[in-house]
Amino acid sequence: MAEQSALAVRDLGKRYRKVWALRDCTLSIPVGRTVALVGPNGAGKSTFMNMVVGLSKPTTGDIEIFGSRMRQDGPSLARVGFLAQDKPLYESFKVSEMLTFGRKLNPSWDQALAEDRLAKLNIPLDRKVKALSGGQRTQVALTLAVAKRPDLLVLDEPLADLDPLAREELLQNLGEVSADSGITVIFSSHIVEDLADTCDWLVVLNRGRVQLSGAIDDVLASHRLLTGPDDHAGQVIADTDVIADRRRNGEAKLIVRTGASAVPEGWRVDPVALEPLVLGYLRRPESGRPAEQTTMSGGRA
Ligand SMILES: Nc1ncnc2c1ncn2[C@@H]1O[C@H](COP(=O)(O)OP(=O)(O)OP(=O)(O)O)[C@@H](O)[C@H]1O
Repeated sequence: MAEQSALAVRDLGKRYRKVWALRDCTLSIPVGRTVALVGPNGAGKSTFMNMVVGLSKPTTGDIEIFGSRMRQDGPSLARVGFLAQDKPLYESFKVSEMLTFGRKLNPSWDQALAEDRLAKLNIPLDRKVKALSGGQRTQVALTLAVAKRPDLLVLDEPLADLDPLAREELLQNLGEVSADSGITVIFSSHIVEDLADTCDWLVVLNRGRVQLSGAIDDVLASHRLLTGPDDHAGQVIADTDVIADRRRNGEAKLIVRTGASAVPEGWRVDPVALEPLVLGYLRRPESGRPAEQTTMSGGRA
């Protein structure tokens, strides 16, 4: 039986005047996944997230949240928590007043969770938002999103303002929140190496299109690193779908899709790590076609 989707989008697109910020985006994310949405600046990550949380209207396509077609005022949106990239908070409010604001807006608000979280982070409730550091603001904004007790939590660049320790703690905390409560978390980041331990699903966006969407284990299992002599690489490239091609001191290192063809004699085969794989895709925006997304994501939306 197919896994239930927390989020399914079909042919989703957004055009700003003549420019498509996102196009032909079709993917499905099963319930309970922790998703890394990666892509370079301007890839369309915020555009995608803003539509998923109902802040921006799609130009094309549609969005389903937990099986319900999304409407701007629909109940499905009540199940979604969002941390926007610019972490909007009221400057003149105290932290406690921001929590009151969250409580009034959200019927499922968990005040104890919010207060505990802020106490652990040493963020005083009586401090004004304008007196918080950038990282503390991120934590307050994230607390507002989490205390809503959403089933789908969407976080746009939550790591950007955090120091390395806070970043690690936040990733660990998100992993625990997702494992304990079974909620689905989607977060965007440029930092691929942080994501492999926390996330189990990968979406790569590039130039407004989806290059990959799938379980990280499946994505890794469907690629290999081939190492062999530089002067024999041409033949491998001709026979295989090559995602990345690095040459050094007479040696070629190629990231290829598995199963495309037999491994040439004398070449070493190793598993591939997530970061070079993602970078390989980002360097080749034409790689990754809908048929391959289908295979990796276990079915189109
Ligand atoms: N309101 C807007 N009006 C016009 N163009 C926009 C608007 N918002 C985004 N864009 C364009 O859409 C494209 C995608 O932008 P988006 O902010 O979604 O990318 P991103 O992947 O989130 O980038 P970053 O990592 O830099 O935050 C960019 O080319 C951007 O310039």
